Parts: sequence; C-alpha cells; structure tokens
Amino acid sequence: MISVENLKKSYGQKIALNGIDFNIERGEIFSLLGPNGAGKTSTIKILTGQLIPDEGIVKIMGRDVFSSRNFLRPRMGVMPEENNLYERLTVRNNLKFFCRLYEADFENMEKYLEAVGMLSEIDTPVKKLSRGMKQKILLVRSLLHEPEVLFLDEPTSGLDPASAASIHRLLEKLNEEGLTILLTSHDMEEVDRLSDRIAFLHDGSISALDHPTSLKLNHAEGQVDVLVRINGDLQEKRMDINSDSAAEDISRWIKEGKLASIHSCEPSLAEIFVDITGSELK
Ligand SMILES: Nc1ncnc2c1ncn2[C@@H]1O[C@H](COP(=O)(O)OP(=O)(O)OP(=O)(O)O)[C@@H](O)[C@H]1O
Repeated sequence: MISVENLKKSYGQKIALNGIDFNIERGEIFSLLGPNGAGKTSTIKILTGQLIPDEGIVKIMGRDVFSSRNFLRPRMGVMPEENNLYERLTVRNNLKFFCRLYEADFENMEKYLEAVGMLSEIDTPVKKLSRGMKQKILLVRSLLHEPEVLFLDEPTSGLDPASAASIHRLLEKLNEEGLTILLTSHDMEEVDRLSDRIAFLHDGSISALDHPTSLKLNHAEGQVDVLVRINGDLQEKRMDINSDSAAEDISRWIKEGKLASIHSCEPSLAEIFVDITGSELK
C-alpha cells in the first residue's frame, strides 16, 4: 500500500530524515513512534504530499505521491497535528465545506460525529469547542470521503483518556473494515494497543521495525512474575523461566494448588526504545 525508500529531508543544517525505508501493507495499522523532533511530522507531510523531500521515493498504491496527486487525494485521509479548522464556522459548516471539496456524502458527517460522540455539537462554532473536541472533528473530517488510507499525526496528543479511547475504538473499527492507517505518536501505550507494526524513529533514522509482540519478546529477559500461596500468605516472586529449579517450583505449586497467578515480565515499548536508542521516549 505504501512504500518509502531512502527518504531524506534537511532544514538548513538540521537533518530531519536521514534516509528511511519502510513498507506498509494494505489493512495494516503502522506506527511511527519517536520523541519530539524525531522526524515524525516531516515523514507524514512528505507522504501526504505537503512537503518535498530532498531525496527518496514514496509510492502509495503503486503511484508516486508527487506526480499522482489527483489520483491519490480522494483515496487518502489526513488528520494533521495542528488544528486547521475554520474557528468561526460551526462544525456542520466546516464539514460541509470539506464534503463539497472532496465530493463526499453529507450523511457521513452525522455518521462519524456520532461515532466519536460529537453529534450534539454539530451546530456549535468550532471556537467554542475544547481542544479534545477539535481533535475529534479533525478526525471526522479526515474520514468524510471514506479514504482507503488514513494518516494521523499524533491523533490523541493532549486528550483525556476517555476521548483518546473513543478515537482508538473508531480507528480499530475502521481498520477492521479494511482501512490502512499510518499514525505517529510518542504515546507508547497508544501505539502498543493499536499497531500491527511499529517503527522506532530516532534522530531521523529508523532504529527498529517490528510487530509489538516481537519487539517485546526479543527484549524480554526470560522472567516471570509468580504469585504463590505459602503458609496462607500470598507471596510475589520474580523467576527465571530458563532455570530448572524455577520450573520445578512452579510445577509443584500448580500441583499443590498454590499458584495464584503467573505473568511474563515483558519490557514496555518505552523501555525497549531506551534500550535500542539510548534516548527517552518523551
Ligand atoms: N520548518 C522547519 N524548519 C526548521 N527545522 C524544522 C522544521 N520542521 C521541522 N524541523 C526540525 O526537524 C526535526 C524533525 O522535526 P519533526 O517535526 O518532523 O519531528 P517530530 O518527530 O514530528 O516532532 P514532534 O513530536 O515534536 O512533532 C526537528 O529537529 C525539528 O526541529
């Protein structure tokens, strides 16, 4: 669906992208995870034809992003990082304007507003909405023309957990219906929950790219947290799954009915990010 090859972009002396490569399959949710300044917005802007790279090839649905804009524009949805809604217009008029521009079905306005719990605000001027509400309107706007691929730049940054969760639910539903999604985030929980694959972006380079589970398994240190009943008390123990004595203890506790719970100790994506890049995911 998307292929990116040797993408480079500098702003004066500052190298924002230092030759990145990745492919996204149709139907995937692919995330670019990185701290501030990693190059996430530059990547999204190039992929959506808003910024010209210095070098590299970007193809979406097999077409070059820059020479096939007319073909790609109706097939791509973009939720930008910055709010660019018309503040004095109502939600309805903002969305109507976009519907006309993209020849989208007006009925989609209500359908998607309902999905993010914003239908009751349809006649409210955008300037009266909270930041989180504006984010939701930006998402609704990006979906009106029913794109095949959706680009989201930090879709839930600064949102309260309930608003973020409603956006996550909608994205998961749309993805189940076939939508391909590329999102950027520095929120590792969001990325962990949503993504089929994740690229760690750091200082303009991709330092790891894999499924979230594979990233975690490759960095797991083979330990489990065990909760066991000993002499009537619950005790928590961290055990090495590769040691014979741990295997013996655990199987004995299971037989004796003393094992209350057992969990693998996987590192978080934030810990893996630090491990790989040496930088915090802030
Ligand atoms: N218009 C610009 N002029 C100069 N430098 C820029 C410009 N846009 C981005 N940069 C620099 O390029 C680097 C990458 O920026 P970019 O916005 O792509 O990162 P990001 O990962 O999206 O960061 P954030 O999470 O803060 O949005 C940063 O060092 C940034 O300061």
